[in-house]
This record gives sequence, structure tokens and C-alpha cells, in this order.
Amino acid sequence: MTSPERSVQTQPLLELRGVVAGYGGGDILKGVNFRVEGGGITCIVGPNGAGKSTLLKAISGLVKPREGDILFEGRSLLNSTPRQILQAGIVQVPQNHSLFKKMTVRENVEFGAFLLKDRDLIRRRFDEIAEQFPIVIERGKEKAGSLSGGQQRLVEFARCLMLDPRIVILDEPSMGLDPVTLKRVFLTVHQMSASGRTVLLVEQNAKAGLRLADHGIVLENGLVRLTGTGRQVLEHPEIGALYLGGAVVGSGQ
Ligand SMILES: Nc1ncnc2c1ncn2[C@@H]1O[C@H](COP(=O)(O)OP(=O)(O)OP(=O)(O)O)[C@@H](O)[C@H]1O
Repeated sequence: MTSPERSVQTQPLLELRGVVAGYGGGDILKGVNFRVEGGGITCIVGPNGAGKSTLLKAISGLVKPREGDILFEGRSLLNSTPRQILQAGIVQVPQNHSLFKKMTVRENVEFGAFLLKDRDLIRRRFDEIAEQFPIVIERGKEKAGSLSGGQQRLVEFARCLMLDPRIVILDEPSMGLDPVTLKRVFLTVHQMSASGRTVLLVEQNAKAGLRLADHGIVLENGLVRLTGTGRQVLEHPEIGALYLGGAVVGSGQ
């Protein structure tokens, strides 16, 4: 288990230093520090209202920190617009389903490349992504709104890959999914990570998220309470009692 202050020699892919941010009615993030090393899956858990979604919005440039800094490959993002942050390789899939329901699945995925102009590149990317996400072809001509919640999630993942992101940020990817669909969606998150993407996700389903993750971060009342491997956080007695409905040590589920 590491404290948030512990220094690591390598340059992280993403680093938050003392980030203070909110919406005008007071600070929600009260000095958040953590690092995301390149590769692997990092899962942020914490109670409702802890500031998890606000944290992701700050990384994507949708909420501007009042204090502190957010560094991507050592460079500050504070003066970057959300568009520039996307261009830098940080792409977020929001919490609520975000596909254009009346557009086809294919059109939705192609829309993910909206920052690109090179038609050949867009076509190549689409073909590569369709190999990983067969649904993009199988249901390509259907309206996105006709897909189930889990299928829409997969299409959202496919869409976000059109910009070939360095970091994929997922805000509660399990939301609204039944256990079987959740397994499939999480397997896809694992595959995205195995293919070299760095994944940062927030999960309300803390057990499932931490089991999936290489690294865990507990956010509480706008501050990082602890960090560690996913397993360390999952097995931490206080965290088990507070967020996971009791101790989970030895749980084979
Ligand atoms: N657009 C907004 N304007 C004002 N306050 C907001 C806004 N979005 C969120 N908040 C407030 O910020 C606090 C933290 O919300 P946030 O969504 O970041 O928490 P969370 O940890 O993601 O919680 P949850 O798991 O419930 O989504 C809450 O008190 C919420 O009401």
C-alpha cells in the first residue's frame, strides 16, 4: 500500500497534484494527488458524492481546477481546452449513455473520429476497431437506440478508440448492466488494456471494479484516502467495511 505522497522515479502518464476544483458552490475536490503509470487499469472507488465524476471532468478539461495541476506526460493540461485534451490522447466515455440514438451504429463509431480529417486513416481505424468489436459490423446499419444497454456500452468503447487514445477514461461503465452483461463489458475493458491502452475508470460497483483493476484509488470527501494494487484496496479491512459491504478477503467470487 502506498501513501499518495510517495515519490516514484519514473514519469507517470498522468499525475494530479493538489487538485482543488468544484462548481462555484464550494470545492468538491480538496487537494487530490495521484499518479497513473502507463499501461494497466486504474479504478477509482468511493462513496456517492465523493467527487469521482468531478475528478474525471477535471482531467478532461470540463471542470477547471482552482488550485493544483494536472500533468499528462509531464506537461500541464491546465491551459488546454477539452478539444486539445482529446487531441493529446485522453478520451472519456461518460456515465450516461452517450450514443446518438437515431444515428446508425456505424455512424456513431465514425463520429468518434470527428477531430480527424484523413479519410483513409479514419477507414483504417474503423476496420481495426471493427475487428475488436464485431458488433460494429453486425449491427452497423441499425439505429444505436435499438441496442441493449450493454451493446451500447461496447459501441461507446469502439467510438472512443477512433482517436487512438493513450488513456481511456470510463465513468461507471457497469451502470445499469445485469451481471452477465457486466462480465462481457469488463472483459472488453480488460482487452483494451491488454492491447496497450491505459484505462482509468470510476466504478460504483467497487468489488467488480477493483477485481478488474491493477491499481485502486479510494476517493473520499474530495481527497484520496488510499491507493494500492486493486487487490490491496479490495482486501483493506476498512475499505471492505465501508464500501464493499463487509470484508472480502478470501472471496472467490
Ligand atoms: N454540474 C454540477 N453543478 C453543481 N454541483 C455538482 C455538479 N455535478 C456534481 N455536483 C456536486 O458535486 C458533488 C460530487 O459529485 P460527483 O458526481 O463528482 O460525485 P461522485 O463521487 O461521482 O458521486 P456519484 O457516485 O453519486 O456519481 C455532489 O455533491 C454533486 O451534487
